Amino acid sequence: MEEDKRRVWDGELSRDLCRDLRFVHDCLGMRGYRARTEALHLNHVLVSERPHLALPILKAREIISGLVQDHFGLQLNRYLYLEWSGLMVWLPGSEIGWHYDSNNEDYLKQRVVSAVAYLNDQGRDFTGGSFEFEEGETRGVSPREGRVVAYFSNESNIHRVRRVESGRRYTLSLWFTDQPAHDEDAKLLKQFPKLGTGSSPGAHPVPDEMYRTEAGNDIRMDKIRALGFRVQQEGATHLLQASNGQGSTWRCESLTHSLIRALRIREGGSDEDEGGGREKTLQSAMEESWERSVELGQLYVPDHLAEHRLL
Ligand SMILES: O=C(O)CCC(=O)C(=O)O
Ligand SMILES: [Fe+2]
Repeated sequence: MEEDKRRVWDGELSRDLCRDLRFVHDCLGMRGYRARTEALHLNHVLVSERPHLALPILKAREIISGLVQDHFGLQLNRYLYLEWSGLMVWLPGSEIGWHYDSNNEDYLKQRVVSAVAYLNDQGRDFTGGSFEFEEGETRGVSPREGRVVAYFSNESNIHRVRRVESGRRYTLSLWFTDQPAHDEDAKLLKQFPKLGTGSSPGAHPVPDEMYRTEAGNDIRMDKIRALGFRVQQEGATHLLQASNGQGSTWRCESLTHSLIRALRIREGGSDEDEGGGREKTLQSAMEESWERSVELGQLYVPDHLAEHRLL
């Protein structure tokens, strides 16, 4: 039955969670591995200056993994491990032709189920960018905030993404595998055993090269400008100011920090005290979550995450 091999859910990811996920991408997103895309692998959030920005990704992963176990894991009578988790933004001109996900390259053979969560709305936030299966009743899926599509990654689900015409199309892509050797959780825990204790953040800096756009600019600088700000470097300090030079100047410790501040000012209409209460709560939630995760051998998400909203 078609329903067995692919499935669409609505309303499983809340609007708030989708908004936080878009914010995480805007803060830390890098140039993508496909033309005219941006990408942010979970791994890169964990090594960033703000590892707690991983919290909404961990939450969304947990929700989607539950749906995938119930629908696909039960059919196969197997546990499905997360194999790869990442945020993606599809810019105008991006598209992907007919393909199936376990067949691009040899290194993708272990993928059993694919899941894509849409984080904003086609028609309102971007145009183009429909998802289509090659055959079947449920052929077209229009991206909509909170909608999740999941399907077997093999040749029974050949699909494509139509060209994005305008705007930014935000997704969270997850792949699942039945092979424990490809378990993403185990790999991340092994790679960052001490995350949150102060030793890991910044310990594996991402090279600037990964922020370079196809036009040769720094993606963070482009975003800061688009938000109506400019940055001047003074020694190790970055000074953030409105582009017209009027109003406050914010002292920031890095380009990424400047971007996060600019985003917060634009989102909330005012500056968020980054060293203040909320930031600390989020950091300790992340540390606690990581400590539990190391004990469990599996990424653990705090229950009361609603109190840990980023925005
Ligand atoms: O973003 C989508 O709708 C699907 C993306 C896709 O097919 C892929 O990444 O393999
Ligand atoms: Fe695909």
